[in-house]
Amino acid sequence: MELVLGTALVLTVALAVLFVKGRFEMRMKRSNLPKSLPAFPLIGSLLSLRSDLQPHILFQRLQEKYGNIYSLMMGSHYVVIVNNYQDAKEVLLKKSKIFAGRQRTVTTDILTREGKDIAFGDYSPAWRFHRKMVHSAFSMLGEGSTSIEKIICREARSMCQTLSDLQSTAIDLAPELTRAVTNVVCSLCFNSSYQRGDPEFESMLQYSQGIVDTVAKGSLVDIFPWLQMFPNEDLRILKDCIAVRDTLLQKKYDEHKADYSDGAEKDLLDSLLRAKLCSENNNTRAREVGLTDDHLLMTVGDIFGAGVETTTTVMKWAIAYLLHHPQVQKKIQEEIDSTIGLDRHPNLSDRGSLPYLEATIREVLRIRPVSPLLIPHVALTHSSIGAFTIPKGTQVIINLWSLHHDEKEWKNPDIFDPGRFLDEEGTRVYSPSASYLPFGAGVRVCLGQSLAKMELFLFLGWMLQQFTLEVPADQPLPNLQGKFGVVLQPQKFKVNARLRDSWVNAEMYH
Ligand code: HEM
Repeated sequence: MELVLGTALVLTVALAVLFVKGRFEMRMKRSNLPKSLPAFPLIGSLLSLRSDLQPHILFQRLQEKYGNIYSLMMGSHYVVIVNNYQDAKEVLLKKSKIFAGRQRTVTTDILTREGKDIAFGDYSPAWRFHRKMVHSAFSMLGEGSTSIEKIICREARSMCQTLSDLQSTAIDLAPELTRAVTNVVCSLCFNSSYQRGDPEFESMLQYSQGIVDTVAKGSLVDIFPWLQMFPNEDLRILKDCIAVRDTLLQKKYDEHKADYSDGAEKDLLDSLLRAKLCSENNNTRAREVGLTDDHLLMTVGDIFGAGVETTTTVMKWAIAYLLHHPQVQKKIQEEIDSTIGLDRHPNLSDRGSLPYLEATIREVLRIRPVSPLLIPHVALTHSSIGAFTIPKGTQVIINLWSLHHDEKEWKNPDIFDPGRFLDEEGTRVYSPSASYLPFGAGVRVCLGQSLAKMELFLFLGWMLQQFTLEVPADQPLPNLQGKFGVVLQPQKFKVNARLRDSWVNAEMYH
């Protein structure tokens, strides 16, 4: 009797398992999920992702086997990779709000006091209010107007002066570019800037590098959060760097709070303080959504984090490509000479009349997108991309690298050719393909897009008007491979910035 009962129980359980499995498989089939890389319990698809290739290139290659859109498991997270612009636009534009979430990770939580910033903060009414507030603060400071232009030109002048002092020496331009871009952000946020070698500035450079090296780079601790129980050198460095950053931010914040007077906003921090105080007094959204001092501090942290490394890196890529393509550099110089001459420096109103320089900047942003996987998005509800079902909570990675190197969209995508962004006469800049999103798109589009474009135009314009950039005699051409991290960085390289003869003569004449 016992044997019969036991057998019946086993049979019932087996049938139940089969039934549930069948229903699950049927649902999966009906729900039409994207094809998946092999995945195992606990480790997910880690084995299939072991490769010497960098993630953006590996994800591009995997299309051959799995199609434009496919899925994988990152630990216990379900991740979908999108490699074509049609699907990318559905995610970023058509279903912008559905895919506006962000994944919390161990490192970004440390960086942002648990998502109290904009870039890593999850989509919510508080986040929307917060982003809008920063956007208006940027506009109030006069994005596109003379104040920001003046700041950038002041830094361009200082950078050119340094290059002139170091003429004919083989130099790594990176620290000088970082100083120029950091000073623009410092002026915008705090109304202050730094001289070369200032100790506060040096410590800022140091902690920024520590953060870039350790945060959001797909570390194991972000995939398997329980690993933080064990000693972890990267987490220790990150926490130390953040402690230094926070002391500095807090000091600036306290100074601003003490000096704050209504109607006299000198910088972004003043504008944010005003917006916060104003909405608190009016008993409106700030109170409802609980916007705290931490939110303001983390916003400023974000602007440094997102605004310095990105723009500096694009400048480095631009210079690396100009060294490889001296004919492009010469063409930009000829355009500047014939349009602006030697009596004045480029300004923002020249943007429409220097199409070749504009096209070169676009091509640099295409061929080496600094953020090749954007920042991963998260589906806030059940949804779909194309014909595929996307469950709520899916992480969606847009592989910008694939979009920018898609052979169906770009002729010889691996060749650097600014001309592809110009019309036949070479006088008008245009986008030959929709497969181009260097700043993302939709509700999560880069908040500093216009600032970054102004900086790239003015810094490169000023530099190439006065200098010719050359590879030093004993140095190799820059490596164009790139190193994947928070941003896609070029390897270090050296350059000679030689004052142009026409500029030397003009200086003497003046
Ligand atoms: C050439 C330089 C830059 C490039 C190529 C760039 C590109 C990007 C990209 C691709 C994203 C991610 C969009 C997404 O997740 O879908 C992003 C986000 C962001 N960027 Fe930039 N960026 C640049 C400069 C800047 C600057 C100068 C600032 C600030 C002053 C800035 C602030 C931000 C912020 C706050 C976000 C997060 C937006 C959000 O999640 O809502 N960026 N950027």
